[in-house]
Amino acid sequence: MLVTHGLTKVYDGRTVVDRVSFELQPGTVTAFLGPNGAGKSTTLRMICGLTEPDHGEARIAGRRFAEWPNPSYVAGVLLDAAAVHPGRTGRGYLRTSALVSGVPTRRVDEVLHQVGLADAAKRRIGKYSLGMRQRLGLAHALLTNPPMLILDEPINGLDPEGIRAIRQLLRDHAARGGTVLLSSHVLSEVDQTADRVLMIGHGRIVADGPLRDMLSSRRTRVRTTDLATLGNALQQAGIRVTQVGPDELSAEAETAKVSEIAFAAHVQVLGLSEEHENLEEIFFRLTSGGQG
Ligand SMILES: Nc1ncnc2c1ncn2[C@@H]1O[C@H](COP(=O)(O)OP(=O)(O)OP(=O)(O)O)[C@@H](O)[C@H]1O
Repeated sequence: MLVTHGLTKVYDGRTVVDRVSFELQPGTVTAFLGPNGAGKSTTLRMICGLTEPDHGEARIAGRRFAEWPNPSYVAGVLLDAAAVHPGRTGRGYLRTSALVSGVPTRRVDEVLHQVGLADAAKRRIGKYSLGMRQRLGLAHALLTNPPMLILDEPINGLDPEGIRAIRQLLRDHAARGGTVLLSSHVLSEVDQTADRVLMIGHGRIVADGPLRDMLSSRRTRVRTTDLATLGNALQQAGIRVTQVGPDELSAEAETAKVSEIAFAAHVQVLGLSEEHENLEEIFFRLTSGGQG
């Protein structure tokens, strides 16, 4: 459905998006995750034909987005929720877009309802909160009922109820065979939404897969009667250790490995447990160091 191949952008001699390649399949929600400045928006803009790549290309259903006769029917796009005229009402804005796209105007009320904005439809956009603008941007992206949604930080500014509703909406879209790509800089935002996470750091894809695979434990907490001997044995096996309590170490290895080394070193183990990295730790492990 969406294929990017070697997408690259250089600004002022600095490569801000570096050979980004991926494919998205219908029926999936993919999160594009990375810290601020990692290159997410630039990548999405290149996919949508708003920024010209220096190298590489993106194709949606076989063509560049801008080459489709009616691009809005191929992908609904939310790139900058703030870029809407504040003097218009939400409904007025969507009605104009519907007319331009040849969508029946009754669809406007459907999408307003879908994103939970029906009650505010007649208010001026200038009076909308950030979360309401996000909802409006999403309603706009949904107008033509396109198979693909490309959304830059759609959850930003939403209250918890809004986050739940939008998550459900995106999941439903994928369940109907749609393809969703959403960016975020907050891992927990996409935790329950995405089938797949593409993590970007310093312009490069640093991880790609289901979030649960990235969460796999790589550390073990071990309590022992002989901290020094076990610490030495682990270090000799090339495993980094940190003392975290009077009789406790944290080792950067799987539980089975730590257990095996303790046994071989004749050290008594009082307790052994997997230590899971939290989301932010994974994020920083993958996006920092050696990329810049
Ligand atoms: N038009 C531009 N001219 C020069 N530099 C730019 C331009 N657009 C983006 N950049 C730079 O490219 C880098 C990547 O920016 P980008 O907006 O793609 O990151 P991002 O991951 O979307 O982050 P954020 O969440 O902060 O928007 C940043 O260092 C940014 O300053």
